Amino acid sequence: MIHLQNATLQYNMSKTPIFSDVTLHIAKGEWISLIGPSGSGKTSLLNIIGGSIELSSGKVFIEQTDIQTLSINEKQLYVREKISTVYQQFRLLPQFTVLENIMLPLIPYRDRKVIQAKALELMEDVGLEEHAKKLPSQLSGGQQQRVAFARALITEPDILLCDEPTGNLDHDNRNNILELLSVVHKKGKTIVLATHDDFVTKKSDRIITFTGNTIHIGGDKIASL
Ligand SMILES: Nc1ncnc2c1ncn2[C@@H]1O[C@H](COP(=O)(O)OP(=O)(O)OP(=O)(O)O)[C@@H](O)[C@H]1O
Repeated sequence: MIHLQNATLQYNMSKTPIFSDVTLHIAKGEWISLIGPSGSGKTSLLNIIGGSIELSSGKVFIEQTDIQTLSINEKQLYVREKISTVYQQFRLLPQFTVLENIMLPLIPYRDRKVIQAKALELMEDVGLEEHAKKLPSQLSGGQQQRVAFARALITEPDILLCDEPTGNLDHDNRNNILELLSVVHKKGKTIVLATHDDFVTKKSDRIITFTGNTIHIGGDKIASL
């Protein structure tokens, strides 16, 4: 599903790469945790898979497509259909209602009634059906993150990227989000999730560990500087 081949990432102003010559495969339906200290490269890897930044060298395949060979427009279209991202800070649009926030990713592309029906269904799935007309600011952090998940799922992505999705939540809300992720996982979606929380990593199939200059996968060292 996701394949990095001889992947090296070095930001322009930096003397050393974030990672170097990494080859890694994430199978369809796997739930992967990315762990490691702050600044070790977890978000960077999510951004590469999501197509928002490019490797310095190497290839990134999503299914059979090397996304770095696509034009900007082709890549946007390809990624939009296959991948959604959930962030630590929720990133809901404050001027829109909860229902509208969930509908937003599909608004330009589908009939509004169809999108609304889908969004209402997702609101039930995440247990927020009573809050459709509220603004995000009227919800708790945990509720806002559930809205963000519903928004991510409305496009029916094959891959869900999560950047510390429970980082701002207390234990109960973290557990709610983990339950949602388990449901998503059981439906066969591929999850790649950056976290600092050991409890969260226990739910995943495999762990990729960033040490700052080395990446380990499932305990086996696969690449180093
Ligand atoms: N666009 C960029 N240009 C230059 N350097 C960057 C850029 N994005 C990230 N970095 C640097 O790359 C390193 C890895 O950052 P990244 O955000 O991937 O780490 P992280 O493991 O996700 O950290 P955290 O756990 O704090 O979110 C950091 O030193 C960061 O400052």
